[in-house]
Amino acid sequence: MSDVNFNRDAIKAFRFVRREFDAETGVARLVYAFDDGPELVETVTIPGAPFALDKTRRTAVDAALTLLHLIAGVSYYKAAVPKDIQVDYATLDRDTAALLVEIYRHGLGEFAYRNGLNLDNHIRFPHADAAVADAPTVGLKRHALTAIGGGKDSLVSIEALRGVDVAQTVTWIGGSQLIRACAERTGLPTLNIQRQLAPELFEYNRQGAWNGHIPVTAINSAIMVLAALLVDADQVVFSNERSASYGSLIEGTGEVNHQWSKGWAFERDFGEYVEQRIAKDLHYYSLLRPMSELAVARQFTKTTHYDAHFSSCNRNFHILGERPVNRWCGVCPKCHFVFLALAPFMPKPRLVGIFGRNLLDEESQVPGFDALLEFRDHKPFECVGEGRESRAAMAALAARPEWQEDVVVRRFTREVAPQLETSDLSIDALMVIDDEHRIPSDLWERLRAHFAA
Ligand SMILES: CC(=O)N[C@H]1[C@@H](OP(=O)(O)OP(=O)(O)OC[C@H]2O[C@@H](n3ccc(=O)[nH]c3=O)[C@H](O)[C@@H]2O)O[C@H](CO)[C@@H](O)[C@@H]1O[C@H](C)C(=O)N[C@@H](C)C(=O)N[C@@H](CCC(=O)O)C(=O)O
Ligand SMILES: Nc1ncnc2c1ncn2[C@@H]1O[C@H](COP(=O)(O)OP(=O)(O)OP(=O)(O)O)[C@@H](O)[C@H]1O
Repeated sequence: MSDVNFNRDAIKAFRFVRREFDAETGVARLVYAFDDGPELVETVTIPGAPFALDKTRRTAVDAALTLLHLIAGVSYYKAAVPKDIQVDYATLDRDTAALLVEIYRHGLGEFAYRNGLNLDNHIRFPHADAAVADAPTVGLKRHALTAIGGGKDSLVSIEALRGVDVAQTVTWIGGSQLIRACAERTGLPTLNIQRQLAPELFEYNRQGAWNGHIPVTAINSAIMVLAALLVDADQVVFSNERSASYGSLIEGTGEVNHQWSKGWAFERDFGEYVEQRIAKDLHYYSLLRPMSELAVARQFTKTTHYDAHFSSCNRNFHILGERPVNRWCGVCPKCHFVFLALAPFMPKPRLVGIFGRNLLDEESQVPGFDALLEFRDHKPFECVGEGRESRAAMAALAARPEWQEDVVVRRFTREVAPQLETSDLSIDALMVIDDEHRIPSDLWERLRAHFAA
């Protein structure tokens, strides 16, 4: 690897070289290159091989593999962001190219902002006008592959699906032991998909590649779609809440959404593409889309079953490097937000027990909570709820005797609350269930009753 040379400014083109899937082993190989440089090979391994694929299913698998190849390329493309993009093995149609431009442009929004890059009109996938075939109906079994991320959100979905008797397999990508422990705790069938990034990428990073956030949920979604076709499931279920559609408002720049591929625009466009172009009977949706983060947090508190197992702190999930010692680092925006979002709905000793400390009674945490409140700062680039959710949660705590003396809450009452509209601080308004989602209608009727119980 030491003989790899990477000069991002000298690169002219990013190439999608080829993609292969071996049904005997379940290994997908996604191959990329910059110019005529070394091949960058990412592998994704779906357990359960060998897979017997009839002609119709093979067609759908090929389409899903191509979509995965095109989306997962974003990890490598970002290293140099060249203007020229080439797909060596296919001519894309207009709709596919448009979906990819959307995913790359918005999914790299935070990356571009932080690196001072202007990607407007920069990303273009080559395409031609051509007739496109409709997706086949594969005849998939009624079964959900439910993505699990180790945090509260997917556990809420898993319990909701269990509550309405939907058969499911709890599925995750990567080698996280924390996610495995949560998945096993559900007592449901599990599926662990392995993903190895091309090792050259880490060397490119050391040599000065552009680096930054990528739309990882888009990649995970495309992996899950491929897996669903192979293991025979007609639903891919994510747990992205309504709040994920709202980004950070940056003065002079506008909205930048760290969680863009968790948002509604991605879910809608990706889900429609899957049904129109991959398999008519494969349904991709987020079960929590109608709900705010606070509504999901309230739902999570209804069971204590996962208290000693789950964590939403992203420091657990690095491929390389550090992990927090106690599941919760206690100082990152996700720890701050999850603590604050659960606090109005959970007895204080239970919450402090989960985190091992009271984050709202530590003076040094004030700036972190200020950013969540959008007070003298913008919402952090993390998977956290809207500013109005944090403000409403904090206002609720300010009215509770057990919380109101804690240093961060006291400071909110003294300095932040007087500058806010009281009408903006209602938790009830944020509990309203929305109609914008892709949940199958018969299932949604039953879920609504489950959530209301
Ligand atoms: C765990 C984490 O937050 N990682 C982000 C971090 O990466 P870092 O360099 O500190 O370490 P590693 O995660 O070990 O990654 C090493 C390098 O590998 C590249 N890379 C990794 C995964 C991938 O899918 N593609 C890649 O290209 C990258 O060059 C890494 O440097 O900082 C990175 C740069 O800002 C982030 O890209 C890493 O984020 C991961 C992709 C990740 O999985 N993050 C999720 C925890 C996450 O942020 N989820 C979002 C979902 C938002 C969405 O739209 O999908 C969320 O929870 O809000
Ligand atoms: N490694 C993974 N494999 C598969 N799906 C994942 C993985 N990590 C996250 N997800 C899914 O991506 C979506 C967004 O992840 P996110 O981290 O917001 O959810 P979470 O871990 O369930 O809850 P929390 O918001 O409390 O962290 C969820 O549907 C989650 O299940």
